[in-house]
Amino acid sequence: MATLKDVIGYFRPYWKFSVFSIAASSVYEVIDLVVPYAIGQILNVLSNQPLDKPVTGLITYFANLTNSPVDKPLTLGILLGMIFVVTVVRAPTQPWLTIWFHWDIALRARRDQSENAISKILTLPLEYYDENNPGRIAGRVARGISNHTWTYPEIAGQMIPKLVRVLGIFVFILFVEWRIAVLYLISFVVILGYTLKDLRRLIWHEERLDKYMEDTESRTSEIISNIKTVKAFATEPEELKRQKTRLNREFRVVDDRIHKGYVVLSTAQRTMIQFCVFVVFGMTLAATVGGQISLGHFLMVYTLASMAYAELEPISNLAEVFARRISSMLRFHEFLQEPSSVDSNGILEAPTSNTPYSFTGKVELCGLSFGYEENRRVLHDINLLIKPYETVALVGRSGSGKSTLVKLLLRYFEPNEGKILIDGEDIRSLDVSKYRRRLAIVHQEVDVFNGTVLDNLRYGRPEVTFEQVEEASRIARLDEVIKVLPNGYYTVVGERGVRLSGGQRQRLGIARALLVEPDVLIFDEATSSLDYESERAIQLAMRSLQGTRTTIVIAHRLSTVREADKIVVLDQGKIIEVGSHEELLRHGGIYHRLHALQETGELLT
Ligand SMILES: Nc1ncnc2c1ncn2[C@@H]1O[C@H](COP(=O)(O)OP(=O)(O)OP(=O)(O)O)[C@@H](O)[C@H]1O
Repeated sequence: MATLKDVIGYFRPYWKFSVFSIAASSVYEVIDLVVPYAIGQILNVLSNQPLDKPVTGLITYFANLTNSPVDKPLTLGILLGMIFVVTVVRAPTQPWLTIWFHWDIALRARRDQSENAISKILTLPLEYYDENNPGRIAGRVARGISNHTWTYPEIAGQMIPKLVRVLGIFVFILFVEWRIAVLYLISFVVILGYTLKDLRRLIWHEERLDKYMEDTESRTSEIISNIKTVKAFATEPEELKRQKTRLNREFRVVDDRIHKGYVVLSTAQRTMIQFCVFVVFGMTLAATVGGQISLGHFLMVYTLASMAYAELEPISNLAEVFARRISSMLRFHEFLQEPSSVDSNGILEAPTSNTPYSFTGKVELCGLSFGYEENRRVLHDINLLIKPYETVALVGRSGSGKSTLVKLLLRYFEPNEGKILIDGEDIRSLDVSKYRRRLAIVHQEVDVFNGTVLDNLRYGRPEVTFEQVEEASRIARLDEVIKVLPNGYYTVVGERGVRLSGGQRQRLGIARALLVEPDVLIFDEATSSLDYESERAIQLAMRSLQGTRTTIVIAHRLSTVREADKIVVLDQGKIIEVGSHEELLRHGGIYHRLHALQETGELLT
């Protein structure tokens, strides 16, 4: 659970500048009060009433210093001088010592926290992305960061200094007429107390709204990414209806609860404030008529009290804005507090290129058991030896655990029991980044980043030469694709570029994987969504790689794995058959049945 401490901690690296700029802003707010005070004293001079002791002392000091008599022109000159200093002289310094610092801190913190958010995105475990879609994550991060950025200058530059100003006014009035000061203080505590109590209730609704908004954003993001399915099933009306229901639910909370709540709060505040201003006016007038305070003090107290009550509304407005934003700020911190994956230690540090790992590609799975959930194992006691340069195929029914096995090999998850050895070393004892750099995987869906084909090919190893790129493209049969692209290797693909077909992306994925020269190359259903021609091209690419490195192929189409050195058949998380294509056919087990089904469409029992 994130707390207010986390929100404040967001700005911790800049606390010294923060204290300085808040103090500077507060001083500016307080010295402003000199103006009504000096005007009050000028009124006393003009109406021949006595001046306050500190002012008389100051005038006598200046008279002695300049050898001049204590008279009206000198007194007025000094009072005018005071007003000049706190208005005209302060003007050019104020923005630099306050606004500049407040925004500088907010913007620096935004940069740092955006970096933290990106680091978190890069280190979160894969299952987090199974549960939270990009829209939800992006919305939470963007709202959290922008709300922190906007809130800091308001709180540090306005709210705190304004509260100090209110305190300063209290001290000023206390010197003149303590009863008015006490009334002023009590009314402040009452009004602010009422505001804060009401805000607690509104924050609760704000939190609810924030969750509703995340749900809506999450679905919108899903609609965008699954737009083809939406269109194909013609479910636009249902999607619109569902989102409308969600938007109406948001609207009810924001309009009925939150917005109305703020208007009710504002009504109560205004009424209380105006009532208090009126009472202070009456009391000050009575004190002046009764001769307890001078005409100048009457003017000063009334002006100061009006200034103070005028501050109450902006202060509570700022508190309201803070209340509106706090829940998204807390949710941002909750995101940052999400546990990173077990293997993320040091994963963000640049690899030490002088000592990269190098393996022969011998992989041993020893007594491996694993379950995503505590009490449901999806792999049971897997024992398998993959020799260097061997091509091993993993086949089996859907859900039999093939991809899970590969996820364990890539160290996305830790096994519950057993271990994986590479060249005899437990992969858990290796540096995870350096280890993963020796593996490469080609998924069914190859991710393409916005950029040129060349950028995408060099993604895993930017330093490869153009000749190496061409060689890898030739092996992956990508060169045929490059020839027909408008700008060859420099064709922009991805977000705003040319769309690549599934088969073309596969070839790009294979070439990209080859360019990192992995010791273990994995194909995770790389051909299952392809047409015959593309599949054939990729099979040829795979064949030309056979024997050059350890290769693990997951495939549903058995035609892809026929030539593998070893075929491993998984069923319900267990290895049930191992052998070459011919051996397994002779064995007459599950592989034989699957093969018959694919070749002839005949379901053997
Ligand atoms: N992230 C996950 N969280 C929980 N269970 C999962 C997760 N991923 C897979 N599973 C479960 O683990 C089991 C094995 O899944 P896995 O994806 O390894 O099978 P597979 O043989 O690769 O299947 P397919 O051929 O359909 O891709 C399945 O029962 C699946 O429901």
